[in-house]
Amino acid sequence: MKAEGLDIFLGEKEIREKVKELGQKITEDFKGEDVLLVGVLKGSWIFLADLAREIDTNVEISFISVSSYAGKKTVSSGVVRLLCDIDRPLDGRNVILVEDIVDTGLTLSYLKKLLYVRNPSTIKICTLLDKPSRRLADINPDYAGFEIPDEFVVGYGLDYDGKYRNLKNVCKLKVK
Ligand SMILES: O=P(O)(O)OC[C@H]1O[C@H](OP(=O)(O)OP(=O)(O)O)[C@H](O)[C@@H]1O
Ligand code: HPA
Ligand SMILES: [Mg+2]
Repeated sequence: MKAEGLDIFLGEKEIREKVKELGQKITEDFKGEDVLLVGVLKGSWIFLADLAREIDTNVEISFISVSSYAGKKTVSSGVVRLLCDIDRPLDGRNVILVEDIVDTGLTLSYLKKLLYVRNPSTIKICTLLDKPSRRLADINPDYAGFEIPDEFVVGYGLDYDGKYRNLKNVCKLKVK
């Protein structure tokens, strides 16, 4: 698919190199330990698929599905809805929540509260993109690929109104 009308913000090579770097950091931090990667659907699926293959320790993968930017929205509704829960117990596990983007932080704030009570050994956050200028919740990712300015971006898993997730690059979206 061609990204016509969209400005490329991060190219494929840049993304690939950063994902590799994040995978290496996680490998160093959890060497010899088991890790449960929990992808936050839908936005994280492409990043998670690439990241998992850059981690060289025992990895299990699960998903949780939440939504707060439904429809033609570039601002959070402020209400995070749980659409589908994780299919694994978390007690005693090293959990890494994998996100495409941390924007207001409301999604991760909701998820951390939801998952802490399940007694994981650790919960870390790994995000490809971090937009700290929009933060409303006190969330600091443990692993962050790129800090980005206050722009709505799409591609590599990120959508606007359900579209553009399949772009190979991350692009800035101009919304009229
Ligand atoms: O930090 P926040 O302001 O909460 O925004 C980040 C969240 O918003 C997007 O998900 P969305 O609700 O659009 O669902 P999706 O992943 O299915 O696109 C994105 O994938 C993150 O999960
Ligand atoms: O910039 C963004 N793009 C796509 N989805 C998002 N969800 C929060 N911020 C964004
Ligand atoms: Mg979205």
